[in-house]
Amino acid sequence: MDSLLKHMVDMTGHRDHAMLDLSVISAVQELAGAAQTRILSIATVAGQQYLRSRATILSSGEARLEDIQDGALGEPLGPELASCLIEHRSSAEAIGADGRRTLWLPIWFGDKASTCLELRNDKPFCSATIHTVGGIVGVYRNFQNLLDYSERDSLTGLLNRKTFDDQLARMLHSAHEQDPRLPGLAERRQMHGPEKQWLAVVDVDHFKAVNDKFGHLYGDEVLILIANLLQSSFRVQDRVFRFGGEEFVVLLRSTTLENAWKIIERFRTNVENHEFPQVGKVTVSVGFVSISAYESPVVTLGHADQALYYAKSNGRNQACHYDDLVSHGVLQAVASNDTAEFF
Ligand SMILES: Nc1nc2c(ncn2[C@@H]2O[C@H](COP(=O)(O)OP(=O)(O)OP(=O)(O)O)[C@@H](O)[C@H]2O)c(=O)[nH]1
Repeated sequence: MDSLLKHMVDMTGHRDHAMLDLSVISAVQELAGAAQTRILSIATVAGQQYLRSRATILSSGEARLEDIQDGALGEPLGPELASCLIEHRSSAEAIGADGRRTLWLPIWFGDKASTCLELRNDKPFCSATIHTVGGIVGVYRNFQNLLDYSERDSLTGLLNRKTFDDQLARMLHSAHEQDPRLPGLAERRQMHGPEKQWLAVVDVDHFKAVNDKFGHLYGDEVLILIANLLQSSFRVQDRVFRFGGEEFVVLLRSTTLENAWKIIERFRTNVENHEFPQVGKVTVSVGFVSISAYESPVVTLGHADQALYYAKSNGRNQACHYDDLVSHGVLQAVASNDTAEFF
């Protein structure tokens, strides 16, 4: 019981989803004595469900986070877990050809489960173990709910401003891990080939006019629909925030400039082609920039904002890349404090 309490204190001490994942699998691993414990995301792609491992721990090992590979679908669901999800059951078990047991416990939020705990062992899991792990799953679910509540914007469900610095720091960390010799600013402007992280600021065009003409309720509906279009246009690895009002920020993970353009343009045209109920057509302007470990978040955001301002001042309904504007002489980078000015 002491060990259970210790794990509960540890789990509820985190203010971060990734740390909570690590904490829960460490607790389950120790208390169930499993050979392997994983926390999995359940993703749906083209109507098919796949499992993507977020964190894993082996007996006698340390819990570690797993990086979701860009474009990877994940592992297909076995029939036991698939029917457990259809029937909304709390657990499913399977025995492999080698006699190995796998126990899955989906984390239900109402009638949806997008996360699942998975335990593997050579021996069957006894009912006391399943009972204890079920209790941990309950605490994990409640705590995840609480974290979501504090991290999400209440209107759109997107990540809020408060979580931005942390997410940006993580993205910079992963960029640094990928390429420890990150090129400098001048060099970056010459190289459009390599994969980088990107920050895009999105602002709804003439949104005040939407509110004035149709009222705030329809204005709110437009923001919710744009949030949905953001989530469906960007990839699961990317992070989408509402910074307040009609301004959104997207962090795009590891992609080339060419792809960043494609993804951002896809979103912009998705908005342009969408029929907003009552309101009709709405457009967005976007400013974006690559993220560098050597620039502060404020400077990076400032650059994206300047590109956005340029897009707004030059016709709206368009995306502008900060470095392109600088290299074409439209914006001038000031080296000393890294701000840019219009000519
Ligand atoms: N409905 C609704 N409106 C909001 C919300 N937050 C901010 N706004 C409104 O968003 C509008 C923003 O207007 P402006 O900053 O003048 O910009 P704009 O009309 O979009 O014009 P441009 O950005 O120059 O294209 C203001 O009228 C705010 O009241 C919200 O949560 N809901």
